[in-house]
Amino acid sequence: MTTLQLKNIVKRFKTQTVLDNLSLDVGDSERLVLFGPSGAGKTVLLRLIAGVVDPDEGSVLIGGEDMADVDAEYRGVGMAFQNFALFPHMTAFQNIASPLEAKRSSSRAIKEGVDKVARLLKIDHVLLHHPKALSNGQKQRTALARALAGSPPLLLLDDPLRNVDAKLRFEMRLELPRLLAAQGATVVYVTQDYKEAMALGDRIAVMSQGRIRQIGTPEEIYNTPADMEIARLFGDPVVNLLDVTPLASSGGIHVELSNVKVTLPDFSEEVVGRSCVLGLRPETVAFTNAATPGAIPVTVAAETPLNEKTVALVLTARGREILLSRPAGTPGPTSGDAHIAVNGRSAFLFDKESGLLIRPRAKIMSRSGEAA
Ligand SMILES: Nc1ncnc2c1ncn2[C@@H]1O[C@H](COP(=O)(O)OP(=O)(O)OP(=O)(O)O)[C@@H](O)[C@H]1O
Repeated sequence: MTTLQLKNIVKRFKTQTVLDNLSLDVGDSERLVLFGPSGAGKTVLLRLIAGVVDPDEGSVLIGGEDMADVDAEYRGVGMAFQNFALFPHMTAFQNIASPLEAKRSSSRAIKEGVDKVARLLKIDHVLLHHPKALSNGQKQRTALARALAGSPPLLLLDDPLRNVDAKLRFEMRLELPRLLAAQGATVVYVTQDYKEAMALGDRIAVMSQGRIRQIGTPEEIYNTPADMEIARLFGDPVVNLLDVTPLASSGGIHVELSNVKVTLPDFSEEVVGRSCVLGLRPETVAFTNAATPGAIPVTVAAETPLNEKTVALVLTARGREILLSRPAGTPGPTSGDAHIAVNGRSAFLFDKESGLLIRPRAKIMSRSGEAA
């Protein structure tokens, strides 16, 4: 168990700044997910923590100790990287056993340790194969098993489920958090899959262009995304983003969708007249009947049944597209005219120009001291 601190890290490759004054604290036994698009700098950051590359500026502290003069092999870090880096001349068993061998564990402890982690990762049937006889998904799980086997205090996992097929990936999303929690290690976990990030992270750091754009619990990121792009990255189907200009009336602040007022009770006068974007999560929009106050007339353009939900695409009279999702099996119109209800209390409002979230009043008050 250990803590990790990154202080003002800068990393450049030639003229490109890949990590741009990045700071981060990871608590003891915390699972922190680094989430972001390709090229954001996630892998470089992991390699820098591991000691495989050096920062140009800033420091890495593991367990409170500055790692500037500590080589990779003495950092107490377990790693599973995207390129697997398995020893080709060793079987999967021997690869997974290597950290235990290095610790001079007994052969019985090694066998037990390898079998346990291999069973959990469903590679127990290929332990005698060499890497060239493993599929990419099996290679990746072997690399993950090797990282876990040595029970290192700090685990760095670079997209360990990237090559795993969809079914296994789904199972792993459920099992890995238990496995990692049981290890008690501090974990930095890289993924580009928002569902994996939400399932695995105690907190998620959203990275882009070498910076952390937002850090928070999965719920905070989903319910209070710092900007439109982050709102778009988290959620399936994707958040609806509609250009609006908030107006004031006796009932408070509202926006208009197809000439129907949608009240935004949590916002103040400061948003009136500003070019904004309204963010509506598809699961917060519902079909309703025409008599409901605030019902917005729409035409149902398409409906897609997915596994656990049904997604409908509707068009307003002015041709705005809105996605709705509802649990599979719940009835709803599949075509033709319909009405929808929008809950203004669960809507996001973003500044159109900057893309930044305009924090609702209630949240500003409950988080006094935090930048609004
Ligand atoms: N050794 C290197 N030399 C030069 N540029 C590099 C080197 N390693 C990484 N980069 C550059 O740094 C940037 C960040 O790369 P990095 O691999 O960290 O991204 P990433 O967020 O992990 O992406 P992905 O999810 O696709 O793996 C990229 O533009 C990459 O080209």
